[in-house]
Amino acid sequence: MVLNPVISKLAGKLVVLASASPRRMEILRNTGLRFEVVPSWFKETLDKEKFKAPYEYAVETAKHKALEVAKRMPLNHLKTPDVVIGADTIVAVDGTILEKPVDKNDAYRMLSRLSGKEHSVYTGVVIVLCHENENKSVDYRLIDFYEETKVKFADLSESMLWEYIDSGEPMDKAGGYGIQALGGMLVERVHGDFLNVVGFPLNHFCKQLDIVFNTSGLLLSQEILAHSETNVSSLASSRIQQPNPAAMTSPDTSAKSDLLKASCFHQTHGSQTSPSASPVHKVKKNGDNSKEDEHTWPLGNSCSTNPAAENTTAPSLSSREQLTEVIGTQREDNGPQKDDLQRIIELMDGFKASKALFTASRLGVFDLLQSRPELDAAQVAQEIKASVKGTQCLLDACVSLGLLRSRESSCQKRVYMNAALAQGFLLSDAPHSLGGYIQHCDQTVWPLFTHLECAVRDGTHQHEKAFGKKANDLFQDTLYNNQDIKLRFMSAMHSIAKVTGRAVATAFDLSRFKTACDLGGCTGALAHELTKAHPEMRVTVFDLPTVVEMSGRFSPQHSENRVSFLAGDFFEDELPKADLYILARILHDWPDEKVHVLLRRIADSCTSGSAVLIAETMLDGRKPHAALQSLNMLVQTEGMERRERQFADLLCQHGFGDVQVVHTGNFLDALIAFKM
Ligand SMILES: C[S@@+](CC[C@H](N)C(=O)[O-])C[C@H]1O[C@@H](n2cnc3c(N)ncnc32)[C@H](O)[C@@H]1O
Repeated sequence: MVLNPVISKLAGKLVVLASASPRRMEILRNTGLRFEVVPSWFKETLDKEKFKAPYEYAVETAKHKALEVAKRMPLNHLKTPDVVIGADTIVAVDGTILEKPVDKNDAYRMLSRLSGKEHSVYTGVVIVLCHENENKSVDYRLIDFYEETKVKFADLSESMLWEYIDSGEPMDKAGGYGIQALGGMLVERVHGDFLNVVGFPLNHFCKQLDIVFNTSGLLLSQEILAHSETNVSSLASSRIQQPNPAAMTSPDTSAKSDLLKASCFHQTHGSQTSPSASPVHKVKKNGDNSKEDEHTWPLGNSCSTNPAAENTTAPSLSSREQLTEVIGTQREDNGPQKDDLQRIIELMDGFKASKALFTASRLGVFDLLQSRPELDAAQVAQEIKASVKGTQCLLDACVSLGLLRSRESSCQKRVYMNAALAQGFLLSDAPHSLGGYIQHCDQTVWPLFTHLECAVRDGTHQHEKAFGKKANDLFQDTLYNNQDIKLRFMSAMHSIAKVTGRAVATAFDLSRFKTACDLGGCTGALAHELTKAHPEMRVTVFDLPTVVEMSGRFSPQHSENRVSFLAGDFFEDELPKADLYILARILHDWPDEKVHVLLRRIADSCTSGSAVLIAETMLDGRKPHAALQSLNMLVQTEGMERRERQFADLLCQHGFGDVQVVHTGNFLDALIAFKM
């Protein structure tokens, strides 16, 4: 259920969060907003000295993050998002900006500076509205704002400081602390929006959405769309005089107008700003040489909710360079176009990036740098038993992909540590570790993809060519006739099911179903998420005997015992009775003939009111990778990814109706259909 009517305005739109921060994800997810996460590749390297106020730096960084993703997605993901959200949180104390500490000493420096004092936490947020115009290039409109919260730290003793630093918590957090966890113990007082300190000013965000979608902001964006581009600045100027409805009706601290906050800051610092209330920026297509272009970028003459930014000088590139960097496709025929060329090169490089990730994971680089951060290439090489030259190349490639970070040490050596992305997904013991799936991709999917051309010509999987084995039954003849390969496959399924399970388990109100059967439920990861989300539900995992006998290795340690396992073949054996049958990534393994066999058997076991819940990557689910996933099924199985319509047709033939689909914003979409 979505409580905030503004959030519901985004339903059905492809909303993207350009941040890997688990805290931001959680804050946004709690609103009921459905979104995809595409972490930005923008490196936080803007020169802080060039900004008059700390929040300008946060807003500018957020803008670069969001635009980088908005620009990359149509190229790399072959989808244009509707809305991209970028955010950057910084801590400022005595006029100095503190970001994330690079090591323990840096964390100590930051925290001891905060001890006993009040500091400000700023989050700059940029919402990019993407609009594909009739020329098939993309217009971007930007809304930016920031929120400030004041935080007072207690006096911290040395032992307390070091105990906190040794907990590891400071390392990926602005200012070196996380208020929502252990770091909360350091804080005496908070003045303003608490969630802003956690990493995302939700209240202010909703108010901005309200302006854009519900009030005069929508009008403005429509006006801008309707006007020729040379009119943008005059429209912007007239908009500046309009009051901001959110600001007028929200006198509290966290919601006070940007105008007020910006003015205060600038008064203190003796700077002049001209306030503005409109949230909409119009960014123009490249190749348009109209004069207004020159001074509307980045924030200058456009209508910004961050008025101080009107005086912001572009920190690293000239206005014209930034326009070229950020906006759409150049249309003149004067040699290779930068964006097109970049797009092709990125596509050609895709396999190199995957293989670098697979190799670093296989060699244990991320686990090593987690237990021993700040090693140089020679030290890593020694630990992973590899050449120094090769290790150096691999580590630098991982840095360029945003998986590792590096810095120059005091003895002028380049040392490496895990980036947040690696900590979230690449450590073997991370709760959302994708290690199992990465190894499966490297060792099974990769060899199969080298025969993609044959697969496309013949329309069949490529196990025989890749592994020299005939595969009449994908599972029994290839994946399960070797113990190591079987465990690798199970671990791959387990890692994806753990990452996606909660979104699938909570996509629909399943409270009426007391018994469920997860057909092909493998390690039981989804079953456990279902029982966690639905306290009255019992789930039977039904899978082949060879899988069930190994499932114990994957069971969570402290689980209630509402998950049981039953060995059998869903094409041959009697299916257990249940109110709800789950098919998670099952139907994509099989051609329509076999899907009909399975659905007929399920229908025979159902009574009226029973249902089938399907979790798959649906081709029309706005999943950027869905089409590639379909190629994946082509080279690996007899099946394919399908569209919602195809699922509905297949189900209808077996007496299922009232089909509902939820695009979870996660790797898998969910569909439920009821036995009529
Ligand atoms: C692609 S995996 C999906 C696993 C799990 N549902 C998930 O989403 O992670 C397919 C599963 O179907 C199981 N399976 C394949 N053929 C089966 C059969 N004939 N009877 C029962 N289970 C089968 C496999 O063992 C495997 O666990």
